[in-house]
Amino acid sequence: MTTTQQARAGAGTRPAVEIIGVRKQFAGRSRRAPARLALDGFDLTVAPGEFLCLLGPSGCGKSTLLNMLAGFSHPDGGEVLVDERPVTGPGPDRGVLFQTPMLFPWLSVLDNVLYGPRARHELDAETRGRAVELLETVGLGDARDAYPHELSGGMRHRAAFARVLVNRPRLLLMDEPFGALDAITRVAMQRFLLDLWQRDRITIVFVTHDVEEAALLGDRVCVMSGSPGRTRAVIDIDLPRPRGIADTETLEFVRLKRQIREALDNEH
Ligand SMILES: Nc1ncnc2c1ncn2[C@@H]1O[C@H](COP(=O)(O)OP(=O)(O)OP(=O)(O)O)[C@@H](O)[C@H]1O
Repeated sequence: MTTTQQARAGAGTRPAVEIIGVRKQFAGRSRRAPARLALDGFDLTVAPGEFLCLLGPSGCGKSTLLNMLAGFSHPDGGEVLVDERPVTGPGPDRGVLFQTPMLFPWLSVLDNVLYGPRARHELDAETRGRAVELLETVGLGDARDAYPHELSGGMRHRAAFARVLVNRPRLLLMDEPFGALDAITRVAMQRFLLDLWQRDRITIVFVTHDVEEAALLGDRVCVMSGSPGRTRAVIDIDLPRPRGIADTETLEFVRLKRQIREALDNEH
């Protein structure tokens, strides 16, 4: 059974994410500037443990969607549900990773990872042990006392991962997390993320501009149409797991990339 089939089999029970008829409008900057309808009638369901990639033209509302799932903003119409509950605000059950890793420059790597539990008054020996273990997992065991400015770009990303994972999130929301990385670090981070997902099966919603990245990582790719954003096509990536960079050279992979590109091109 492929992962997509497994995700669908699980989908009958309880979706991890349900976005139902969502509408989001932003007010214009001035009286004369028109309001902007970012999303209208947007629907999407994500199964528990599924890796869903969101792809679409610039400005189609990908970040707006992620922000609503994170609880940073709210829909003007429709519903955004995580684990069958409406999202009312941010919470440690949802980990958010951006293009720029969010780390406090004045805290060591370990203290950055412990920041969330400490702020919630949940810092105990078990959490500290988990943080140390996570830093080992992300390959930063020797860098736990370093400060963010002493880390490379990839290391900072991995520290930000550990910082999010220490909260044991049920949902990872990733907004073009590797977009600013050089090609080699990007491939290393993709491999790292695939290993992590393969191990923990956290539900992931991953925004990217990159067709190849979407096809390599996702169980499904949701191609969005622009202005206002809607679902244009949802493409199943029925490639076997675990996947690696070598898979990007197969005929099936090339066929899937073409299918995604065609869905994007239909957009223009
Ligand atoms: N805070 C805001 N105030 C006003 N308009 C906004 C705001 N946030 C987003 N928008 C508008 O909503 C639309 C969707 O923006 P969003 O950032 O979600 O798109 P995106 O698909 O993530 O774009 P990109 O791929 O370029 O990052 C755009 O037209 C944008 O200008």
